[in-house]
Amino acid sequence: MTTDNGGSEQVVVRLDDVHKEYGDTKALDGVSLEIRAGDAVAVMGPSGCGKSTLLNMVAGLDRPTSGTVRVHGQDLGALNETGLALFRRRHVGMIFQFFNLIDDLPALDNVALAAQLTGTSARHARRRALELLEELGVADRRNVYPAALSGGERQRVAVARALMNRPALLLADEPTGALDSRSAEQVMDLLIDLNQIGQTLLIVTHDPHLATRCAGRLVEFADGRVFRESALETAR
Ligand SMILES: Nc1ncnc2c1ncn2[C@@H]1O[C@H](COP(=O)(O)OP(=O)(O)OP(=O)(O)O)[C@@H](O)[C@H]1O
Repeated sequence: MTTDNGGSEQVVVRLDDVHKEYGDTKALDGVSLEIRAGDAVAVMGPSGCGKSTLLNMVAGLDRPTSGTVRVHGQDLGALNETGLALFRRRHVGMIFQFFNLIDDLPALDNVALAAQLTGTSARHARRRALELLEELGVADRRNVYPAALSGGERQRVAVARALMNRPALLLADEPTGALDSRSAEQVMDLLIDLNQIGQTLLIVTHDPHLATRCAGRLVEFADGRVFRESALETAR
């Protein structure tokens, strides 16, 4: 597997004084944060403190009320909706608690589609998808539809899809939240392996075990703000 993170000092994510308001609710209230290439950062905090809002800003799925979000050197505020969608497809991979695979497509096509949407030919996309499924240990499930995959297999397919375009950043929103403990440990092993070969990770979770296993840095949120940052003694 290869990653596309450039030099180790490269800043992959930079938020400057980001605010996000939904009516009277301050979901983000002045967040500044920097993530460098190769970092593995866990974001934790109580329900409603702004974690998903942060992830949506970094993914370019939503825009701040004020402040700037730069990802992989690009000011996301300078992009229109089409530009944002293209940027996201090329440079950001995402995995979710409930996988978000397309039910009507077998595993291989779910993965290949991510590259086809950026203009890669179907033949090349399918070849890379198969390589990734092999590396993630689920190539034998390539023709199976998501409904017939186990939770752990679904998340592996989702990771393969997220990695298709060699993203500068892999975002994970409760990636083990819907898995049994054995599958959860396997997905954590996978995230650790990816980070060890240079993949930058931003993980939102309620699970301290996931944070301490997979991340080198913990960012704790409260009321839309970063209230503490600390280095983690990873239990790898
Ligand atoms: N689209 C929206 N419209 C209105 N309010 C929203 C919207 N999205 C989030 N909020 C509010 O913003 C605040 C932060 O929500 P957010 O989902 O980011 O929290 P969270 O930390 O991810 O919570 P959880 O851990 O429960 O997922 C909450 O008060 C939430 O109700």
